[in-house]
Amino acid sequence: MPFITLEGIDGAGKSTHLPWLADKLRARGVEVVVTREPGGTPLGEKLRELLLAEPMHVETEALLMFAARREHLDCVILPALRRGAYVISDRFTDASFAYQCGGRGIAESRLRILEDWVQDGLQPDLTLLFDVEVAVAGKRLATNASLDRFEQQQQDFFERVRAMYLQRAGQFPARFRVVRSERSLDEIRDDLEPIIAAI
Ligand SMILES: Nc1ncnc2c1ncn2[C@@H]1O[C@H](COP(=O)(O)OP(=O)(O)O)[C@@H](O)[C@H]1O
Ligand SMILES: Cc1cn([C@H]2C[C@H](O)[C@@H](COP(=O)(O)OP(=O)(O)O)O2)c(=O)[nH]c1=O
Repeated sequence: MPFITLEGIDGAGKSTHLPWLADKLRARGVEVVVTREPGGTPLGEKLRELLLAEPMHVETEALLMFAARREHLDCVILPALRRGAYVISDRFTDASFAYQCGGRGIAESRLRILEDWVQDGLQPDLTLLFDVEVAVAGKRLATNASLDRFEQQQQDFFERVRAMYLQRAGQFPARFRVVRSERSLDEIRDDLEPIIAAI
């Protein structure tokens, strides 16, 4: 069954669209598992707390993202796909390439090793990239009372993250759909409707 991932820089609108998307799919009468990364399992959520708050070496950060992902695949994603459920994950491995390679500067070849190891060939069937200008996303986040270790990064970090996401969308056109996300929620949903109808 389809494995769908939502990606984009912080403030792009992923979490806002996710419940709507899940309801659309549930209306078909199928089981829909909604999950997120880093996290999605009890251990993964503990790793998430560390990743969002604790200063650490950039490679430690990458390794912990993939450790959480290994657990997530084993406990949540693979069992759900095997029993015929749809899985929607708020972020997956494209986020590691965008943030740890694009943002932090780790070589993509390093992450590809982890990707092969942890995923053993599994890729999302559909990746929705909510693409938004960094300044617009920044303004949306500015209303948040507390920002985590990633959200506190400067504009140039998010420009690199965004560029890497767009690069990957160009590299893997079969599974990526880029959704322009500066617009109103209704306009974005109009774009999402046919994409969802096709899966
Ligand atoms: N299209 C939009 N127009 C205006 N505000 C939006 C839009 N999409 C999301 N927001 C707001 O921006 C903030 C960040 O959105 P969120 O969905 O949490 O982003 P993400 O999960 O991608 O980090 C939230 O306050 C949300 O209400
Ligand atoms: C999955 C993943 C997330 N991240 C980062 C991106 C986000 O800033 C942060 C948490 O993601 P997210 O849950 O989208 O944050 P929020 O709900 O606060 O918008 O983790 C990585 O750096 N690498 C990864 O592989």
